[in-house]
Amino acid sequence: MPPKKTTTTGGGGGGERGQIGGGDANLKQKSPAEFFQDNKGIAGFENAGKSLYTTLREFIENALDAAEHIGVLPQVDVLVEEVTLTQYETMIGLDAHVRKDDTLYDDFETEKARAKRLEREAKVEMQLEKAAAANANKGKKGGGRGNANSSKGEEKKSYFKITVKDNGKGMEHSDIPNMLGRVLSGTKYGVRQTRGKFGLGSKMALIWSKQTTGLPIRVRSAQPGQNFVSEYVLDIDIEKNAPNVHKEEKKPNTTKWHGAELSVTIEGNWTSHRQYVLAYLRQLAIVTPYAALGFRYISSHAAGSAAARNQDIQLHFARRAEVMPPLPRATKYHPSAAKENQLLVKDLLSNTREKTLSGFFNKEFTCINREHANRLSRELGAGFSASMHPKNVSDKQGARIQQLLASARFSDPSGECLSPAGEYNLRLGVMKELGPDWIASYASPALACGGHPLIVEACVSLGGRDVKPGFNVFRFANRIPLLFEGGADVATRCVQRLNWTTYKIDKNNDKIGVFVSIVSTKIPFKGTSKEYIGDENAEIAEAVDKAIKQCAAQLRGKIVRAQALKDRRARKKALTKYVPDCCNAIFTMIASAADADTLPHERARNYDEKEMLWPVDVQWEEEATQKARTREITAEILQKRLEECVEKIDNEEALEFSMQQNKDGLKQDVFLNPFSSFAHEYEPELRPGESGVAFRLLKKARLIA
Ligand SMILES: Nc1ncnc2c1ncn2[C@@H]1O[C@H](COP(=O)(O)OP(=O)(O)OP(=O)(O)O)[C@@H](O)[C@H]1O
Repeated sequence: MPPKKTTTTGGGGGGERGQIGGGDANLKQKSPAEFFQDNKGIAGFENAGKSLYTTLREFIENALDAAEHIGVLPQVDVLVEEVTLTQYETMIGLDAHVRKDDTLYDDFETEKARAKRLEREAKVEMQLEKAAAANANKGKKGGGRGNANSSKGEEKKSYFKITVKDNGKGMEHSDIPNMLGRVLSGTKYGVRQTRGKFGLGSKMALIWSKQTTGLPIRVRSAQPGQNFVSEYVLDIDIEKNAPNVHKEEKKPNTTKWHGAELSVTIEGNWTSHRQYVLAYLRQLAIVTPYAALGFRYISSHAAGSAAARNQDIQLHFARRAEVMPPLPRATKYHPSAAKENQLLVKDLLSNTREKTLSGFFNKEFTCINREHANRLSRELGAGFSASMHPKNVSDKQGARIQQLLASARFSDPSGECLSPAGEYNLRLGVMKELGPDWIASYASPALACGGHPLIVEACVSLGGRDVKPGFNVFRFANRIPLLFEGGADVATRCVQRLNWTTYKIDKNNDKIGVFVSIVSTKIPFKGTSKEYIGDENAEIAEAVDKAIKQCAAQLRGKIVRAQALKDRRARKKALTKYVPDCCNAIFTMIASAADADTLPHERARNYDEKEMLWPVDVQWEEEATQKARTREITAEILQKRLEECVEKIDNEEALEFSMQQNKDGLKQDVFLNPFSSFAHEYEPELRPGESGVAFRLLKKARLIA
């Protein structure tokens, strides 16, 4: 059957629009915007509550990306304002009608009804919290998403105006409509670690806003050094997947501000997702301690009323570190990317500026040096040469190159292009947020995952405030906290698989905090809503598993040491307890010998007078008696000596235990934050000694100070 000639029909609307002419009447086309409008759930917009959460998340993550991109310490201010129906009607220009009889309307609520509703919502919220905690515990797939849905049917519609302001790089004036009004457009598609990746998030917020309130997005933006502020009001033409600009202006930038301020009005559900928003912010503060985050929620109650005071929220997560981790850098693909993507080699060959095949291997991929590139060129066999021009590589030859790269062995990438949270930052955040009794951390070396460098960092803590017994898993990807779908995530699965008893940790009763942070130039999220990373990727699962095990092993050492210390203390306490009684008994005996008319040797039956040799016990008794007579031995002296003896035994035991535990002597890891923005290459180490602490810095394996 010959292929059908297809032409796109324009306009039309509804079911007819997008039909392809000449063939089956059911054959239609959809724009990306339409696709995502119909499948909002895959982008995290499945219901009003989740959409409110995702909108905030997308805006905040864009704000952090924008500030970090220009190396500025992020300052992000978030405002969520509840909008009453009347305010909403004013916004959409329906305020001409002044209601005469409020009770006629569907949204009318008496004070009593309102109080009842708030009570009901609070109950639902509590149930949600409980269910979310239980789900995270049991590792059930679905997280809070399903729960959040369950109450939806009963809720009245609520509207919220969300405004997020940052101090980032801003956007080029002419790019703003496309950046925010065309689905699948963005600046983060390259091989670089960023929180955003798909070019979708803020457009989804706009699509949700358009669908639920019909209101456009308002944007203010200025780039560093720009003398004007771009102001836009725009929405999206969903059928065409194109921006629809309502207003465009350039205003003088009198304050030399740079950054962006985005504002949308959407339907949302604060009650069901308040906890998630607050947990998200708290966890964001853990992995981004160098950012200052301000959050304000203003309810629709009359300002100043008691009800408003109860519901309004103002939070400030202060900056705890003045140093940003090294900024992520754009990098090239690892050659193993050819395994995943058959088209990659073809794409790279047609876009390369290199003039030779070996130059192509060397410059378009990481982990291939010149010599390696020449060896690969030779390995390709007949028809190839190191000096051939990449543009002359045929499709068939391209397939051969792809095949070779997919099957050859390459070293792991260095990971220098990545910006992990850092063990120091993770520990700092965990200690600040949870105040655990014990904490251990580990950072994996970089590995190649699907052709992208990837680093896993983990912290495991025991004890702390607000931590429930059992597992408390916290997940981060490219420094984004992941709150939903926890049960299916690789971190949760690894935690469940681990045999914690081996590490002397009671998985049911100990308060275990597990923090896993993964950074990569491409995080293999399941779905575009960036909720979780699947467990089926063996490389990631292995790396996460190893990181958690390393932390657990460190904790095991601490637990064993603490147990030994506890045992020693108990023994010392028991010994010390009997010291006074022992002293009294011994001294009474010595004192009665000292008071006697004869000395012990005179009473001893087997005293050899000629040799003046006494049995040892008599000799001891003789000496003690003499000393008691001259008051060199008193009850107090005896007690002091016995106490010293207990102390000495205790110290010797402690030292022996430490030497057994740690063949290298007594040592303790410490974490130092570098002053500069560059990661230092030194590992500090503390060695407690008899009368102080020795501190040294180790460069790789070599001692430098
Ligand atoms: N606050 C901001 N400051 C500067 N640029 C921004 C800001 N918000 C959005 N942008 C620009 O708009 C683009 C599109 O943003 P959008 O949220 O739609 O997708 P993304 O962040 O690229 O990817 P993802 O969908 O994975 O979040 C971004 O790539 C960025 O260049």
